[in-house]
Amino acid sequence: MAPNRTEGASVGTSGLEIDRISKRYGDVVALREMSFTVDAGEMFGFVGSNGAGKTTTMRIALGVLAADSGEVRFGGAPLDLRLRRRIGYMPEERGLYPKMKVDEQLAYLGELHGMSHRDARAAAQRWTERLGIAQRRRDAVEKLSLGNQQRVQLAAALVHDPDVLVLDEPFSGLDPVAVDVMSGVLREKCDAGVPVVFSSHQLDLVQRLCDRVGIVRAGELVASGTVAELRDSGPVTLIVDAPDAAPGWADALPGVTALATDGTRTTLRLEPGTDDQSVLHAALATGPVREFTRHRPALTELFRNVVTEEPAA
Ligand SMILES: Nc1ncnc2c1ncn2[C@@H]1O[C@H](COP(=O)(O)OP(=O)(O)OP(=O)(O)O)[C@@H](O)[C@H]1O
Repeated sequence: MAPNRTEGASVGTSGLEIDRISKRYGDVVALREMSFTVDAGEMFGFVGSNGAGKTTTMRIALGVLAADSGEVRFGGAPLDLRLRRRIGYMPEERGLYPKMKVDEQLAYLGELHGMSHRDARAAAQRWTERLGIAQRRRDAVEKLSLGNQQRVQLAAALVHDPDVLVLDEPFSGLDPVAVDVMSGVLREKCDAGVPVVFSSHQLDLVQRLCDRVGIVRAGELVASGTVAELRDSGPVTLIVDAPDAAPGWADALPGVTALATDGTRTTLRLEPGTDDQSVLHAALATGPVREFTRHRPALTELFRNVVTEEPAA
């Protein structure tokens, strides 16, 4: 349905390339030739129903799970151990040691990624301050609320100053202030040239934050593009108030479906590519037109359309 410039990842980008990744778990086909790229400085929202394949893709992108076929590249090079260490990853199942103190844990993770003890401690301090958890630094992780544990988890993904960020549902369960803090940090990283990909079921947030979005259904990327491109590719809704028009005045117009009538106002759905000016002419032919409003679908609506379409045979 949508412009899909990510299909068949281009070669040699400075970003992250997921190139025709397939994965099965026994009889379950989790991914079928999944492809997309996340360029340097770009925030990519990865959305799809439960079980669509987002976590599997992200685990393969990080290298903790092997694909059956396909390749993950970063900066044009296939992912190896050295490049893997340059990824900041926030796993869906969260991966913190519950009994370890916040600052010790972050410093330890920094050292695991090759930082000196001193740099790792400084980074732990910096990120706990930036993420609003400085006062909990000396507490064991298990004593923190779930939202604050999630902030620690983001700090864990950032502590080694990664070149790529791959985050599995980083916003789930966060309060609005924490959402703002986290979005601010991700935007800063993007602006510094880091490719950021995150999965989310919060589509309003994805629409607001992401430069590009990929919609996955049953292991395949079925739509991708900027939010504007995706919204332009979906059906447009028109509200037309033509008081003198007879009922059914728009029924014969090609590509137009009347969805509802409220007094003299009619809500029409236009198939992609239908010229709204021909609808305006038809409305004017009936008499005065008091309202003519065009609505593009929100990402939530597009998502519903895309994920409920029949999968390709
Ligand atoms: N370890 C596993 N063994 C068997 N099947 C698995 C395993 N992990 C995932 N799957 C299956 O692979 C498919 C994709 O799952 P995945 O967790 O990647 O989806 P998701 O898009 O992240 O879902 P959610 O939004 O619910 O987190 C699902 O059918 C799931 O049941």
